[in-house]
Amino acid sequence: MDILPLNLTHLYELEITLNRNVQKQMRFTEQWLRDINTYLDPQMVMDAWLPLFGAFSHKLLVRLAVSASILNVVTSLFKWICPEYRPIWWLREFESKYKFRGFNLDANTCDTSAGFPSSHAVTFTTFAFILFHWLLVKLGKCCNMSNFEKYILIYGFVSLPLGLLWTGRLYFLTEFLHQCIGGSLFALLGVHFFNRYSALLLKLHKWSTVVWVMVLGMLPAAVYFAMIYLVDMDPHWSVRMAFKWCSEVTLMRHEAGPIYVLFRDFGYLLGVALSCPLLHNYKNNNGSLYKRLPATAIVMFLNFTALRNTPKHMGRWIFLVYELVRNCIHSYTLLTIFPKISK
Ligand SMILES: O=P(O)(O)OC[C@H]1O[C@@H](O)[C@H](O)[C@@H](O)[C@@H]1O
Repeated sequence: MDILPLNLTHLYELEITLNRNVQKQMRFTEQWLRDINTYLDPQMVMDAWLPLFGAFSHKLLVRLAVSASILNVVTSLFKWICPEYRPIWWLREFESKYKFRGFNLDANTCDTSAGFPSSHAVTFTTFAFILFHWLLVKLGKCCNMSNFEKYILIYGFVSLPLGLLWTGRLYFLTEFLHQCIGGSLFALLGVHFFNRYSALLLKLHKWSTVVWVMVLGMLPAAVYFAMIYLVDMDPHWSVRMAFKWCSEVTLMRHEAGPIYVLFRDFGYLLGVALSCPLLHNYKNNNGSLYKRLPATAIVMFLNFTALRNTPKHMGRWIFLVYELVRNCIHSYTLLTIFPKISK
């Protein structure tokens, strides 16, 4: 087998029972779970929910964009460097041994990146935690809440939609439970870390940050060659698994492939880096909601138009560079151009 010698078989054997039970018990909610998976997809969160809610406050927008962009890049890098099975692949690979049959499958089962950590869990936890924290800080001013009460409420509010998202990932056999838990814990740690060092993050210099992002951007290429020439591992293992076991190959999406996702996430992070230092706009942007909402609608419209017109049939490199540039322009527009036009 061409992947890292991680022996997680025992854990998979335990967890697959949970996937099976979720499928049995939640069959009547299948359509809802499918919708939740679609509307809380990382791409949807970054392209729709984040700018939409960010329109209400520039501080919120900056916190969401910075935290999610960094955590998404680290998640995609981890998936690339340490590829792990998804339940559906593992089940199919060892079908003869475990005799698991009769699972419900659909388009969600055709994701082509590796399983750990769940990108859905990382992006949504980051987004929801920062959003509810912001709401409760606003509310706390009038209701006089202690920090403890605030955190209990935030965790309560985040848990419900997050639980449904996890259930959907388990139901469609795209994730084992530890992959969802790992993703959400990682996001929570990341958000607390960024909170603590926000003063430092907001003061980062533009060009040194851009250089760091570019250097980090070379890591996936270095890992690619190291896998081939040093450890005899197949860098496209996860894509091959998906091709082998996806119920309907036409359901596999180019834009969910691991290399595409890396280009997309690095593009977004590059836009954030180009907007540094973020402190000035963060402190002095009091643009009114009447200007921010229509401006957001225009930015979202342009971004979705660009997304819909992604050149998928003009060669791999054009496709990848287009996505890098689209995401870079998107985050740069939100963080740098948007505050200027909505003042
Ligand atoms: O790791 P997960 O949660 O299974 O997500 C896999 C992929 O699913 C796709 O739908 C998303 O657009 C990607 O961003 C994501 O990487």
